[in-house]
Parts: sequence; C-alpha cells; structure tokens
Amino acid sequence: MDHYVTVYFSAGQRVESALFRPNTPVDQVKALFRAAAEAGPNDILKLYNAAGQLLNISANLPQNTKETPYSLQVVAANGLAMLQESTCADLKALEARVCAVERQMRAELPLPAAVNDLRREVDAFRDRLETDENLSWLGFYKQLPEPLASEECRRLQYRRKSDSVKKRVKQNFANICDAQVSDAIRQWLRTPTFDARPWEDEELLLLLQQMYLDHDFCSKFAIDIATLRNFLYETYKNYNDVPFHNFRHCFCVAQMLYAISWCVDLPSKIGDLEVLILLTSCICHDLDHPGYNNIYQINAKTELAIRYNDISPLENHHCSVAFRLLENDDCNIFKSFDSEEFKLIREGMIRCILATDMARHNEILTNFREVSACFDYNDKAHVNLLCMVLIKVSDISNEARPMDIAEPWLDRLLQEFFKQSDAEKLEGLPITPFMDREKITKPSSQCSFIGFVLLPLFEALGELLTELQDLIVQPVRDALDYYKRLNDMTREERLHRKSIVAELAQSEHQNPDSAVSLPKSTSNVSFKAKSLSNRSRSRSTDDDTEQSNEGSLQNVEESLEDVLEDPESGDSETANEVEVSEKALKFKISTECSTTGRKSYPGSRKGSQLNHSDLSRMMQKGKLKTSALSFDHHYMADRKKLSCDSPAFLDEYALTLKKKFEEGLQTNGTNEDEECIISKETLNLNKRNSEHSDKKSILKNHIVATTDYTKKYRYSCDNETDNDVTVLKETEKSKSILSRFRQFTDRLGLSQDSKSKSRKGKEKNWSSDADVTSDNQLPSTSSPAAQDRTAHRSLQNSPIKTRQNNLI
Ligand SMILES: Nc1nc2c(ncn2[C@@H]2O[C@@H]3COP(=O)(O)O[C@H]3[C@H]2O)c(=O)[nH]1
Ligand SMILES: [Zn+2]
Repeated sequence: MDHYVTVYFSAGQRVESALFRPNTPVDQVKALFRAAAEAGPNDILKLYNAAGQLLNISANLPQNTKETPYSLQVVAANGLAMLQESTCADLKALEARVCAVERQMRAELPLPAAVNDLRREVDAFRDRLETDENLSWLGFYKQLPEPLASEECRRLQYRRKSDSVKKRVKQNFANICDAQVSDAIRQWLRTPTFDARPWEDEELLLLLQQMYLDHDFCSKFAIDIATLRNFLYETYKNYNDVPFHNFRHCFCVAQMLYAISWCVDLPSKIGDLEVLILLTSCICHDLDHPGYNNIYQINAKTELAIRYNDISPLENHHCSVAFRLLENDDCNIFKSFDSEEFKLIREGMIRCILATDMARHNEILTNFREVSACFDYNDKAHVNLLCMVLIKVSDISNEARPMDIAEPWLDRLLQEFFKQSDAEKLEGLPITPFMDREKITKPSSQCSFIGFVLLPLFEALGELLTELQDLIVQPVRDALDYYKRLNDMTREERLHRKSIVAELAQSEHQNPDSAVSLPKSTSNVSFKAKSLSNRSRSRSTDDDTEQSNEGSLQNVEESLEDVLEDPESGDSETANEVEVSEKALKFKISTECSTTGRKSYPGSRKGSQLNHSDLSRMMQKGKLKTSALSFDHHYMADRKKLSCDSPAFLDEYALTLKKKFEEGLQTNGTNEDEECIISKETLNLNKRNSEHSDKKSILKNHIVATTDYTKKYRYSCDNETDNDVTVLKETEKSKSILSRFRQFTDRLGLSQDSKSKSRKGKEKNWSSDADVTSDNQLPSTSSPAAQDRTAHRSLQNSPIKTRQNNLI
C-alpha cells in the first residue's frame, strides 16, 4: 500500500500542507520547501501547482488555514516515522545480507574485505538516516537553544581566593603565629558575643590556634604546633570568597562550638577527643563551598551532585577536601594517632560534617529528642547524636549573637541566597523559594527559619545542657520576637497601604475629575507613580540595593501577602530550607547512631515543636506579642493619617536614607503635620506621575528626626526590659510616618555594612610573648561593644608583627 507523508509548512502567515510520496527525490522536496519559505501568501497557489507538476503528487490547500491544528513538528514527526518505515526496509535488507555473508564467512576468517565494506556501508547509511544533517531541514529535529552561557555559570559558582591574598595571609600568619593572645581576648573568645569582624584573616587563624592551645589539645594529642598552623592555613586557603560560606563563617562556627564547649565543660562530658573532632569538624565543615547549596547542585546536576549521587553533595565534598588536606603529612594534625584511632577520628568527622546538611535536620533532631530524655554520656550512640546536634547548632547560630553581629551575617546569607535564585532563574532551574528575592524579606525569612528550624533545635539542646539557656537559647528567642515584631509591622504597613489605595481608587472612581485635593506641603513635594516589580519588594542587602523595576503593584502586594500572612499554607512558596532540602535529597541516610533505627522524616513540621499553623495562629491571636508589639498597635491606631507608604516609596526612601547616612548628611528636623499632608498628597500625586527627584528632597529634609527615632527604637529592641514601654511611648510622641519608614526599612534590609564601620574603629588587642604591655590589655568588660570601644591598639603598631615563626 502506498504511504503518503503529509508535511505542513509555513508560507508567510499561512500554514500549508502537501502530500509527498515517500520515494519523492529528496532534492525536489528540499527545493519545494525552500521556495515555500520564500513565497509570499499570494504565491502559494502557484507553488502548489508547481509542486504538483514537479512531484506528480496531490497537493491540497487547507480551506481554513487558521484552524490547521497541527504543528509542523508533530506532522514532521509522523513524517519521520513513515520515512523510517520505508527506508528501514532497505536497512533490513542490507543487514540481512550482511548476516548471511557473515554466516557464510564465519568459518573462513579473516573476513573478506567485502564484508567490512558492506558493514561500513550499513553504518554510513544508518548515520545518514539518523543525523539531523539529513533530516533537520524537514523539521524533524528541533533546533535546541544555544546552551546557556555555561562558562558564566561556572564562573559564578567558584570564587577562589586570589593567590596574592593567600600569599599575604600566609606571610602575615607566619609573622604573628607565635603571638600571645591576651587573657581578655581569650575570655571573650569563649562567649557568643565575640565579634570576628574587626580581625584580619591571619588573626582569626591565630585565634583558631588559640582554641586548640587553650583546650590543651597540642599536648594531650601530641599535635605538633607547626603542623597545626599548616593545617589551619590550608583550611583557610580552601574556603572561597563567597558572601556567606567563607572562612569567616567557618571561624564563627568553630568559635561558637568553642564557646559552648567552655560554657558546659564539654570535655568533661564527652571527652577531649570528641571535642577535638568537633572543633576540627567545625573548621572543615564548609571547605570549598561554592556559594550554591545542595538544592542547586542537585537541580543543576553539577559535578558534585553527579559525584555524590545527590546525597549531601556539598557536605561530602567539604569532608573529602578536609581529608585531602590531612593526607599531607605537614598538615596532618592527627598523625600521632595510630591507624585505628585515626579511623575513629575520621568516622567522627565524617559524621559531624555530614550532619550539617539541612536535609537531615528533622531526622537528627527527632533522634536527638528521643535520646535526650534518657541521655547517657556513656552511650556512644547518644554522644554521636549530641555531637551532630552541637555542630548543627554552631553552624546556624548567628542569631544567638548580638544583633549588630548577627545582622551583617544575615545580609551576607541573603546575598548568597539571591545569587543562587538569580542563577536558577537564568538557568531555567526550579527557583528555591526561601532564596527568592521576590518572595522573602528579612523578617519573613528569619521568622520562618528561627521559628521552625533554629529554635526547636536550640531548645532541644538547651534541655539537655541547661547552661545553654541563657547563653544561646534565650538570645534566639529574643531574635524571633524581634523579627516577629518586624513582620507584624510589615503586615500592618501593607494592609494600610492597601486600604489607602483602595480608598483613593474608590474616590477617583466616584469623582474622576477631582483627584483628592489637599493643602500643599511647604516642601512642594511630588511623587511619581512607580509600579514595582516583585523584585523591588524584597528588602535589599548591601550589594543588592538597586532593584526596582517596572511591574504590577497589585501583584507585588498580593504575593508578599501570601508569604507573610499565610505561613501555614505549606506550599512551595513558603517552604523553609529544611522542607525544600528534604525534597531535594532524594535518598535518606540514617544517622548511624540512631537508637531507634532508620526512619522516614517526611517534613520539617514534624520536627518542630510548634507547627506552622500553630505558630501562625498564635501570632495572629497575639499570644506571642511582646511589649514592643503594643507599640505597633498603639501606633497603628493613629494610622489613618499615614499614607505615604507605597512599596515604591519605601524602597526609594530606604535607598536614599542609606546613601544619606553614608554621606553623613545632616539636615533639618521635620514637622509631623507636614509629613502627613505630604503623604496624602503623595498618593494623590502618585497617580499623576510626578517627578522622582522631588522625592529625594523631601527625604533629605526628614533625616534628622528619623535618625533620632531609629536610635530610640533600636534601643528599645536591643534592651528588652520594662524600659521598652517607656521608651516606646516616648518614641510615639515624636512619631512620624517617615520615622516609621526609617526604622522599618532600616531593620528590614539596610543594615550598614558594619564591617567597614568596624574596620575604621578597628581595635583589637593581643600581645606577643615578648611584649605583654598593659597597653595591650582589653578592659575586662563583658560587653563586646565596650571592648571594641575601649581597646585601642591597632595591629599595625603591634610588636607582634615582628615575631618570627616557623610556619610552613
Ligand atoms: N534564613 C536563614 N537561614 C540560615 C540562617 N543561618 C543559617 N541558615 C541556613 O542554614 C544552613 C545551615 O547550613 P549551611 O551553612 O550550609 O547554610 C545555612 C543557611 O542556608 C539564618 O539566620 N537565616
Ligand atoms: Zn556552615
């Protein structure tokens, strides 16, 4: 029976079709289609006639070309099947001949050249048939888009330290590694209030060395000091220059573990060796982190994901890099151990480092909760679980630190998150929701992370090691309260904005000619209506401040609402890191030491003491409100007057303020009434597309009052005492919409880069053993800020620079 191949093709705006016999010479078909591609709509009939004559086929012109339901692709695929059907007959015949010849020749090796020739012919024929070179012109093969700028993606992923930086740090560490760290600093190092920011990298290396020395590990385990220095420097070298998961993060994690260790006298509970393993694991736990987490690695099918089969690719990598470093005798701090002991250390480190994968958070927490009620320090399985919890706690402990230390770290984390989600968008990968700048804000991110991930873990540990309640558990609770207040404020602001916009829309609808007319402000301010893209809503980090694009205000409002007001929805939009990571980690691995055997941990909510909906209900009912929240409500009672609060304005305002603060600009105070007028007028004028530049001038005029207000507010937030209420009430008196914006935007997204600030006033203190002067002593105040203020010698002038050492 004769098969016909129907091929649809486009000519101008139209879709046409033609029937071909399978044996139509290819060149003729090609020529037809080339002509079709060039033909205008009017030429198409001519073309058909020509085709009919040329090919002796029946050509049919669809009556209603618009409704032609086929895509070229689909029909082409049918065509391919038919073509193959017919040509395969030839192939089969050829193959049959080859087989016959082979059978015939089997006994008479070597095969005659004719057989090989025949084989080659078959292969060549198959190649011709199957490659797009021959068939793509019929549309059988979809033209794939150019691969994404993969070079760029790779470049994004790895940001190695430059050789010159590494060399400098090596040299500097070599210069100071014999220096003695003062008692004051050693004490400070044992608290979560330690601030790593003012210290240079080589100084942090010295402090890490101090941790080993102060635990007496070098003498207890015969760790040669030169080897320890080499090891520490090599770990430093193998951290990348990424915003968050860098050497400083590793230092902070190690330092928190160290602080906990002193606070609870960990060596007496689990033994020196376990503490050595823990401290070393902390130092190694994020080695060579590329700044893109496991979710990205797995979805992007990166080299690491392939290598480790999607099972904790990063943690496996960190651990593997650590043991590569330890392979080198010069760096092997465990070389004095025999092979059995080394095996135990290795096991312990692997267990600890792999435990830092957040996909295993619930599994580890659940197991730990089960054993903690009857915890037995003599039970190795219990101790293993405790160690895993300890490294996890240290890893996510930023929020247990004072606000001024924690917040810049959060900025850095969000910067890394946003980079990842940007890359995911660019590469067409699933967008990790808790990293999406369009979906999260600082408070929403922290409410979710602290409430559902961090606090349950800290509380579980705090129940076993009660000394940690004051040290880290309560500070984390305070941080959660703080972010909840911010979140509430955000919600109130948003609702208020919505109601004002709705009011205005309604009044305009009722009386389109009379846009609400209000008394003119003395500043003669006007604002341009600026619809926001989703981007601009997320509060920016230091590196991501310029983000506003055009888009729909409505959409922005609605999606933000989803995130903040519907935390119990549990959909992918609001999923936290543990939930998303669990999904990405397709294979579960047991904790080895679980006393309860292997289990399935379907979702983080099981692991939390409060589930999403409980917490959100409580938040809504006000059960968790604090004294400062009452401020919000009191404040909001007056909110009818406030209307200058479109997201566009907030963002613009925040950016401008930040710039002005940086410039140290000081201007006149403000007048509350004026602001309220301005704000109403603003919304009115928003609709009229007024000028952007005017916005800046009004902002400039209100900085002083705003700054004062913010200071007070900060005070109230940082000192959760009864004073809060007084301060807040006082603050209310001088409240203004712009003040509110200031504290709102400042807390939400624009913490000053404290690093640069602190560098300016960088004051640190340590002394060389040759030069322990009273000048070097930090006052033994418990407040790091006070220590920062009162310490007074910069390293540049320190004699420790001249110290010799035998590093490397
Ligand atoms: N949102 C949020 N995530 C955090 C915070 N601290 C740690 N994390 C996350 O928890 C993860 C723990 O493992 P990583 O260090 O790899 O990466 C960390 C971050 O992704 C925090 O304060 N806020
Ligand atoms: Zn980490």
